[in-house]
Amino acid sequence: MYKKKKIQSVLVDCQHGIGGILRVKPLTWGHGSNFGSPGIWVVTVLVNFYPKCPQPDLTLGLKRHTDPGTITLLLQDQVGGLQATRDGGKTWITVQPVEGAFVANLGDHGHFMSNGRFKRAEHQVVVNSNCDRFSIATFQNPAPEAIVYPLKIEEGEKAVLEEAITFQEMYVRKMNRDVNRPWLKKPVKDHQSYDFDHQSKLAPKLAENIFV
Ligand SMILES: O=C(O)CCC(=O)C(=O)O
Ligand SMILES: [Fe+2]
Repeated sequence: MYKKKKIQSVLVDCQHGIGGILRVKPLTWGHGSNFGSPGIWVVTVLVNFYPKCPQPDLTLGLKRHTDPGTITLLLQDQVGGLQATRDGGKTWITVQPVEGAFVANLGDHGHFMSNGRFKRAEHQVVVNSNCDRFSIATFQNPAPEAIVYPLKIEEGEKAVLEEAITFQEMYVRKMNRDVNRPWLKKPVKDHQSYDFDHQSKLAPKLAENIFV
């Protein structure tokens, strides 16, 4: 069960924690940083609700994607359904829910900024026939006008980006590319693997039992 006040305070803690890791302060960055000039670090919170589905092998809760920002911190309930791939979608690993733990997910900006050293995680969400599912994602993004380019390129290394672009431009290019991805045209059951039997053993949950 998630308490609204607790979630708010956890989100603020996350924002400061991530700021510490990235060595930036939300809303107070100096000029010239990779997070925007004048710096604004945009944290977006998204509550995802996946209603139970009578035929879960025919659809996805969320299609395969990477998150555009720097880091996503995700709180999922105990139902499960998040999957990640390391081999371009051939196999999918289920990210088992751990009570009270966040999933930390690197996004496109994190990947570009580190010149590919930090791997962005491709992920998707499957649904199940027995339980509704909730997740809360907090996306840590640079400001729209922030310049996206590797912070450092070692000698002999190739930059993962051909040119420096704004985060806004990076986002638009990504969205345009993603709508033409070939896997979107394949039947859903060809690119998911999940233990649907396990799901049928979970007791259904009502929304009001999750948020109080
Ligand atoms: O619901 C989840 O587990 C993942 C949500 C997600 O990937 C997103 O909101 O970008
Ligand atoms: Fe995502």
